[in-house]
Amino acid sequence: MIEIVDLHKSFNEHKILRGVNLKIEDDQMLALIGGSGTGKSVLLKHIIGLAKPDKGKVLVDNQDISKLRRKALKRLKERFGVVFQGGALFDSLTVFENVAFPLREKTRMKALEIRETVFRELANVGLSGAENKYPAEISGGMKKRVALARCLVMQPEIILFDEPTTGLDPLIAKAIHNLIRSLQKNLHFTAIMVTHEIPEVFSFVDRVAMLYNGKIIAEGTPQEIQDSKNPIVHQFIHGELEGPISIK
Ligand SMILES: Nc1ncnc2c1ncn2[C@@H]1O[C@H](COP(=O)(O)OP(=O)(O)OP(=O)(O)O)[C@@H](O)[C@H]1O
Repeated sequence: MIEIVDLHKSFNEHKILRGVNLKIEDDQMLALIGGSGTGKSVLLKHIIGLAKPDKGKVLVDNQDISKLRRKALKRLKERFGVVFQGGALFDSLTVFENVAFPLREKTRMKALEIRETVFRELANVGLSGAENKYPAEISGGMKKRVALARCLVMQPEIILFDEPTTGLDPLIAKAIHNLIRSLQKNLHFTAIMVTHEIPEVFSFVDRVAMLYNGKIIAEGTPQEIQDSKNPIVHQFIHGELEGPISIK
């Protein structure tokens, strides 16, 4: 379980996180929603130990990650996978080489095992046959699948998705969402997904949390969030211009 307790973070006097409290149970998929610039990516960085809180803590299986020594933090980071917005593929490497990259860098797998693992994960994301293509030769949706396969080869227990379907058309985005959800159900990883895909996200996650003004102002099932009486949540998820959220 991941537990975020009273997390505070400022950048140059600018308070971004002002006491975030949030729990994510194992094997669950949580969507983190909230306006642009509210600190969703900053929060993800704290969860994976890439940023240090000014105050508060992140507990992973009851361990305060900011108190871990280097080796223990490294081991913890190996349990995490991250799928970035742009996919962050290496343009000069083929699809195969991109997916094989973390195995070569971080494991002692032999060439044959790497080959089998890469082929298996590419098949899992529906990309068999694309091994020799370069990122420039494949579509945006395929790039996201490659990024997903590259994350899955390391068999992470927890995967953080930072806007995994940004820039995709609605049908491809839906296919990627369905793929992530079915992989999550089969492989049982815990998932935290930062997304602006509202209302689509309500149809496939277990929980939704909304970040606003540095705090989680609502957390619950998609139904509970959709039925929320909180005027800020209501305005945000219905995309209304009038309401308590000021649009700059
Ligand atoms: N390393 C940093 N130094 C200074 N300011 C930062 C740093 N990282 C993030 N910020 C600021 O923190 C704020 C929150 O950024 P963040 O990227 O977390 O927002 P977000 O909610 O993910 O936004 P979006 O939905 O647009 O991706 C922004 O104002 C950003 O400029």
